[in-house]
Amino acid sequence: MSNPPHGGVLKDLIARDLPRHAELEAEAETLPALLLSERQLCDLELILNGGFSPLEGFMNQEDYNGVVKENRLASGLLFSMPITLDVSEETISELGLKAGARITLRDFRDDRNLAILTVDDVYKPDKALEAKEVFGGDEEHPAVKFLYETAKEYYVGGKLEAVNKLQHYDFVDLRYSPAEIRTHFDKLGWSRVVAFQTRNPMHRAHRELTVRAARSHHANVLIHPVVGLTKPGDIDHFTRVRVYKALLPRYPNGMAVLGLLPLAMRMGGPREAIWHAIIRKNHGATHFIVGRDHAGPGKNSKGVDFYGPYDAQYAVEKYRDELGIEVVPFQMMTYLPDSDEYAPVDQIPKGVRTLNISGTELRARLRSGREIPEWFSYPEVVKVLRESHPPRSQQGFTVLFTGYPNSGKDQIARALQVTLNQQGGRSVSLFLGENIRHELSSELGYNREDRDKNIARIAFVASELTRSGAAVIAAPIAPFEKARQNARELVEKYGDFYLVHVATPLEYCEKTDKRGIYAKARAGEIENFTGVNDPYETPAKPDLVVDCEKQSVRSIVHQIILLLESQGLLDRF
Ligand SMILES: Nc1ncnc2c1ncn2[C@@H]1O[C@H](COP(=O)(O)OS(=O)(=O)O)[C@@H](OP(=O)(O)O)[C@H]1O
Repeated sequence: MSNPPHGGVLKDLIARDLPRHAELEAEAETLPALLLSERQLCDLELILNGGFSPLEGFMNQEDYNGVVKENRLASGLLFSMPITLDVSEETISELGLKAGARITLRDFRDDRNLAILTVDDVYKPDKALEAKEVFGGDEEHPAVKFLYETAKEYYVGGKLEAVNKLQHYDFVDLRYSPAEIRTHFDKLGWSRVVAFQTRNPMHRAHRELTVRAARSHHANVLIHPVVGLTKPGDIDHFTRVRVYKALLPRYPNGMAVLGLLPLAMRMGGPREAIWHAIIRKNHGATHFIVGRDHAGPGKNSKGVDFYGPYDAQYAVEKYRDELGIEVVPFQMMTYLPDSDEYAPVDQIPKGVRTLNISGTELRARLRSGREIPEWFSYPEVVKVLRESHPPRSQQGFTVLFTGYPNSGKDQIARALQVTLNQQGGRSVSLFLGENIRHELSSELGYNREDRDKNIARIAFVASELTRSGAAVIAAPIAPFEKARQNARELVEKYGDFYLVHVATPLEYCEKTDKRGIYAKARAGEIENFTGVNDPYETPAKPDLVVDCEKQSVRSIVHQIILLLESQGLLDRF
C-alpha cells in the first residue's frame, strides 16, 4: 500500500466526476468560459487529478489567507502554497463572476472544456503580503515578479467539477496521475518509495544520491521531475526527459520508476519544499528528498541568495509530524577520484581529493564540444545533452549586411555564401534584398513601415533557420536602427547575430551604379530612394564595418570569416 494522501482522501476529481461526464460537458458548453494560461493549466491539472489534495478547487479567500499567513487551509490542514485563479476586473464583469456563478475553464491550446468552477468568492489579494510571507519579499524573486507583473488583480475561489483531462502529446506513457502511479506501485509491490524532485538533467551524482537514499531507507525510487514550468533558462523538459530515460537503466535492476509531474514551480524555497512534499505524498511516496537550496531561484542581481542553503530543510523539519511523508535531507554529492566513488560533501575526510564540474563548466564543455568525463556523467546521458546543445561549430548564425543600394553588399554576401559552402558542415541560406522583395515581401513598398516589415520578415525566417543550425546571410538595405536591433534580438534567441555595415560612401555607390537606379532616383522616377530622398541611419554598434571603395570583396569576406572563426563557429570546418 502506498502512503495515504494528504488529508486522507485522494481528491481525484476526474474519477469522481466521470459518471456525470455527458451532463457536465453539455453544461460546460452553455456557460461563460475562461481561457486558462499555461501556469493556470498546470495548477488545474494537479487539482483535477488529486496531486494537490485536499484541494478541490482554487482557493477562496479564507483558505488563501490561512495559507499565506500560517501555512494552513481553513480546515486547519497544512498547505504552504497559494493555489489561486487570477482574473482582471474586465473578466469579472464579462463573465459575471460572483458567488454562486458557474463558469467553464478552457484550455487555450485547443479550446477544450476542462472543468466547471462554481464561484465561492471573488477577492482582491494583498499582493505585498503574499510576496513577503510566501516568497520572502525580494522584488527580484521570479514569483514576486510574476505576482506584480503578470498575475491579475483579483482571485476567484471555488470548487471544480472535472469535465475533461488535459491533452498531452509528449511522453504520454510517463505522465502518471497520482491514482495511476499508486496503482503502478501496488502492481510492483512497492510500499516504501523515495521521491526525487528535479528540474535539471541528472548525472552520476544524482543517481548515487537517490540510490543511497533508497538503500538507507529500504525503499524504491520515484524519479519525479517537473515538466510543467520551471525556472526560465532551464534546459527544456524534452531534453531532460530523454536524459532521465537514458539514465534509468543505470539504476539497480527494478529500483527506480520515472514519472513526470506537470507542476508550475514558483521557486519558493522553503514554502515550495513543503508543497513538493505534500504533492509527493499524494503520489504515494513515503519519503521525499530535500536537497541543499531546494527549489531556490539562486541569487538576486546583487549576488545575494534568495534563501539560505538549508532554509527548505528547516521548513520541512518544522512540519515533520504533520507532513506524513518522511523527509530525507540530502547533501551535495561529490566525486572522490582516488577511490572512484561519490560521497556526500559533509562526510569527506580532510585531505581527500574531490572533483566536481559545475553547471557553468558543463555548459561551456557542451558548447565547445570538449570531453565530459565518465565519472561525471554517463555517455548515453551526455549524448542526449549534446544532441540538444550542439557545439559552436554546429550552431546556426546570421550575418546581416546593411548599406546603401549598390554598396557592394550583394557581392560580399554571394562571395561569403560560396566560401561557407566550400568549407561545408552547414546549410547556407542567402537572402539578397531583391530576392526577398520578390519572394517574401512582394506587396511591400519603401516607406518606413514597409521597410520595417520587410526586415522583420527576414529576421523571422533567419531566426528559424538559425535555430535549426543553418548559416544565414541576408543583405537588405535595412536603413533603420530599430528594425536592425529587433532583428538582432530575435535571432539571438537561437544563435549568433553579426551586423556588418557595408559603409561604402554614397558617392561611390552612385558612381559605380551600372543598373542606373540612382540616376532614375535622381530623375525623380523612384520615390523614397535610400540615400537620395530617404534616410539611412548609420548603425550604432555594428560588429564589423567594411568599405568596398577601399577594400576588395575578397579581403572583406576574409575579415568576416576571421570574425566567425574567432567565435568558434567554424571550428570543425
Ligand atoms: N525606394 C527605394 N529605396 C531603396 N531601394 C529601392 C527602392 N526602390 C527599389 N529599390 C531596390 O530594392 C532593393 C531592395 O531593397 P530592400 O528590400 O533591401 O530595402 S529595405 O531593406 O526594405 O529598406 C534594393 O536593391 P539592392 O540595392 O540590391 O539591395 C534597391 O535597388
